[in-house]
Amino acid sequence: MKILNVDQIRALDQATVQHEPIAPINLMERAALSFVNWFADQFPHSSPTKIFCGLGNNGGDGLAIARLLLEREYPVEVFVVRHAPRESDDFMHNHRRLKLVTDKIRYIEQVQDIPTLRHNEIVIDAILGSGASRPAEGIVKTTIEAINRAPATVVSVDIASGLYADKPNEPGDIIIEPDYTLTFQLPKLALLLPKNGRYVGEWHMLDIQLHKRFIDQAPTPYYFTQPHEARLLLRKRDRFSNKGTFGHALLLAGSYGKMGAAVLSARACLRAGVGLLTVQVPRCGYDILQIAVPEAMCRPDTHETVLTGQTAVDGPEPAAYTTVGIGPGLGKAPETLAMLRTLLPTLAKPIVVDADALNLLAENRDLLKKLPPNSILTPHPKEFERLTQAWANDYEKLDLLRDFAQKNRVVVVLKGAYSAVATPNGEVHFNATGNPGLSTGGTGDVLTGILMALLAQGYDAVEAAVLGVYAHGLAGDRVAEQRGPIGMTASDVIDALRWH
Ligand SMILES: NC(=O)C1=CN([C@@H]2O[C@H](COP(=O)(O)OP(=O)(O)OC[C@H]3O[C@@H](n4cnc5c(N)ncnc54)[C@H](OP(=O)(O)O)[C@@H]3O)[C@@H](O)[C@H]2O)[C@@H](O)CC1
Ligand SMILES: Nc1ncnc2c1ncn2[C@@H]1O[C@H](COP(=O)(O)OP(=O)(O)O)[C@@H](O)[C@H]1O
Ligand SMILES: [K+]
Repeated sequence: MKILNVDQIRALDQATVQHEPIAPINLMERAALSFVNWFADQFPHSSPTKIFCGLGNNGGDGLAIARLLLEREYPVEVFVVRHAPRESDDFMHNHRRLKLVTDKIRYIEQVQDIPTLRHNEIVIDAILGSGASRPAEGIVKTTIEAINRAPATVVSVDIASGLYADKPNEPGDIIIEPDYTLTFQLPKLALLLPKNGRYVGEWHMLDIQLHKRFIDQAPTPYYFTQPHEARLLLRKRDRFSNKGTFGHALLLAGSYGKMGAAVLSARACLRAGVGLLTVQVPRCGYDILQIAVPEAMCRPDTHETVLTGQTAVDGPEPAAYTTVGIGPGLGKAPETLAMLRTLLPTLAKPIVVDADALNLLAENRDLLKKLPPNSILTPHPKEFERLTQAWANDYEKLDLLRDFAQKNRVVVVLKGAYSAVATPNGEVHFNATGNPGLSTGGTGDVLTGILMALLAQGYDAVEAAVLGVYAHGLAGDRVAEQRGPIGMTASDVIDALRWH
């Protein structure tokens, strides 16, 4: 699913009006109805509801929502925040319609006009929508502050008032902090960015049937992976396949005290369908690996505690494997850096690079040029900052991410909530699955194993990253469903992986 910017959303609105065709006021009615259907499922009829409307189309939505909720006998009061010299046409139209069914419309021009809000009340926030273009000031700011202070449940229409949909807010901006955001048709970029978490709450999309062909043709670098899109990438297995069909992966991982990372990656790689797996670990990890992951072959390094790449055991050169994964639990010993220096130029097929291997690349950026094209790098934000530089806001971070992936011809999975997969051609695919239960040591190692397995099975790097991140998050969601997000372990995530 595409993520469009505010100008494109406005044009999409116009295209829908022209091509469906539908009158703008009826499109607003459709938006309001879809909101009310969600609302009625969520909150009982007895819920006292105060709707705050601005003077633009977001306010117009609010007025239409008020009328539809009154029809369903919700106890609704309407407050119009007078923030601009004039109202939008569709606001005025809905204002006239609402006045026919209620005399409970009040106007907020000064502080005394703001009603008291109680904990059992619901606030519908329709003050500003995607048209917010400058910081809230005056009565808008005061009203938003009062709503944020109140113990009421707050539901924002389309987007929290004051939050810009596709550009950064300034640190001191006053923005609604909703419990829920119900956004129309497509996600807005702002909803997916970490710094905006408190200005979004739980969010859902409402399908209001905007013009599909316009969406299909609109250019954008940003996508939000939907479950059916991820599942489409999944390949079926041939009845006559054998273990050779699914590749032979080599995992270079572990150091003294961090063998668990190697074990987790190895187990996840097997659970993600690799044909064969060999793990090269420091000598101290040999027994651990063989006992913990009997399905994998193990090549002990000649070094006792860190990886050097040297081994006394016969076996193919790393370049002969279908793919290589390197990083989990690796440490940053000089011998390990030397191994990277020798190894990387010998590899031609995409590899997976994680954890300390990324930190070594960050400290030796000349090595970035030695990565095989289309390799997958999986930094968390701190690792990504080490690879690039600090950013002033999430939008600058996205620019750095796209730029890095394009310049280095790699796929970058920037991990976190809504992990972002950046591709060498400049696209960013945000992932929809996953939950805060995954914020625990070892879940990143699991992702590395999954991505290796998918590369080994012949998925191209972008497909592997999009599908792998999706399946990893979904496994986390399954665990959270069964036992709640708190106390989830990386091993639980491996056990919950499913590929159907
Ligand atoms: N596209 C769709 O899919 C559909 C969209 N729909 C709905 O339309 C909404 C977008 O409507 P919209 O364009 O009228 O913008 P909205 O946010 O209501 O207000 C703009 C007004 O506020 C003003 N203003 C701006 N910042 C301000 C500030 N800080 N403090 C005070 N004022 C400020 C601004 O002034 P200006 O910047 O022009 O000076 C202008 O007067 C969208 O979110 C959705 O709810 C649905 O109905 C149907 C389908
Ligand atoms: N709040 C969250 N929502 C969704 N996914 C998360 C969240 N926090 C962490 N994750 C996921 O968990 C994994 C953590 O990886 P990482 O930080 O490398 O951990 P580790 O190094 O301990 O293995 C990533 O895949 C990340 O996307
Ligand atoms: K709003």
